[in-house]
Amino acid sequence: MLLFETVREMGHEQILFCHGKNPDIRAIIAIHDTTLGPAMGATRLFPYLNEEAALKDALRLSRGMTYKAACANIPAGGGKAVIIANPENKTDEMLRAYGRFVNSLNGRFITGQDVNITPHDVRTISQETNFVVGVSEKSGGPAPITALGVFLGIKAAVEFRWQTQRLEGLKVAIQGVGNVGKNLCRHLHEQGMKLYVSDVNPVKTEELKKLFDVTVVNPDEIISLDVDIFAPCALGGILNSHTIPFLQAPIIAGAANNQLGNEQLHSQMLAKKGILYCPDYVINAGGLINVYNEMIGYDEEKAFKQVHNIYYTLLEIFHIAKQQGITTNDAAKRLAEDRILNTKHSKAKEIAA
Ligand SMILES: NC(=O)C1=CN([C@@H]2O[C@H](COP(=O)(O)OP(=O)(O)OC[C@H]3O[C@@H](n4cnc5c(N)ncnc54)[C@H](O)[C@@H]3O)[C@@H](O)[C@H]2O)C=CC1
Ligand SMILES: O=C(O)C(=O)Cc1c[nH]c2ccccc12
Repeated sequence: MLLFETVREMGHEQILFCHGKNPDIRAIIAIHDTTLGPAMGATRLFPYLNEEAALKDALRLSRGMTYKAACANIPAGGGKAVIIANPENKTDEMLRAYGRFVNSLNGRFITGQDVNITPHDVRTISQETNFVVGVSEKSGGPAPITALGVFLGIKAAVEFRWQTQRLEGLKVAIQGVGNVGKNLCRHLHEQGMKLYVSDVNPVKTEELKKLFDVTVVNPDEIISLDVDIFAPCALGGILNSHTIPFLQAPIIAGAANNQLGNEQLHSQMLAKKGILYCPDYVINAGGLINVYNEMIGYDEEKAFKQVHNIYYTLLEIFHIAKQQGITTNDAAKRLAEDRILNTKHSKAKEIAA
């Protein structure tokens, strides 16, 4: 991988490689763009196959955060961090060492919990830095409100696709029923939708069966089910050249970051199949909205109102894509890049004045 070539191509401002021997820690903090404000993005701990995979994840996730903030009208930039480790080997010492790296950026990067990072872990990190958000009891953590945003996205997609607001009886396949997926199931169950769920961790699906009437599906089969909506709520890259041919769902609306293996190629493939794709960084912005409001002083009514904008933003994106004959992913990208460019121009005028 040509490092600077890749960074230039994706438009990142800064990559911080964090290494420590005692405790052993390898982490990457990627700051994509801070035009709109300080880089915000949660931290993921994952046993990546190699350092290149970790770097690619950090680069794509952090760029996604830039577009996420722009589409959600949040004055924040895009950042993300990955800790290369097996969850079983996670220690408080490792997390505190990571917190010191975050602190060294002096507020340029503000983080919190993503995959394999718990609220306890964030509180451990916060012993070394104030630049973490998303654990206060007041905001309740990001996952439930992320799930609300995804639910609102499903409503928007159904309305656009079938000109109805009636969800009862529609079939939804949810891949991954962790923090976000299980909260999403609650919203969908309340609407009388039929739920098909999968998780590589059977404990999660067993827990869900005690709460809702769900059909548990083998993880290898969930994506090809004949349902109305496929909701990827696990890890990224699930929409690719191998999986898209098996998709039967006419709507894709899920929380996972980086759902598209290759943004251009696979968004085109979905469009050619007539599948309505909800761009992931638009539909899953509820978590960012929630933690941003926590950072500036949590006002639940204001946060919920902003999350409800996800419904309207997606409808706008669907209409732009239809009118201009472009993919929904390109429509979202244009919306975000226009907002970022406008801010760059405004800042330039202020400096020139
Ligand atoms: N937590 C939040 O507020 C936000 C989360 N996201 C994204 O949403 C996704 C889910 O996030 P969380 O629910 O917080 O994570 P989580 O780790 O709580 O849940 C993910 C679930 O997916 C399962 N899983 C992993 N690979 C799978 C596979 N191949 N098939 C089926 N299940 C699989 C895991 O066992 C786990 O139960 C992630 O991609 C995350 O980056 C995006 C925005 C905000
Ligand atoms: O939407 C994402 O992928 C996020 O990282 C949202 C999020 C969850 N917790 C946080 C803490 C600080 C900045 C963003 C987040």
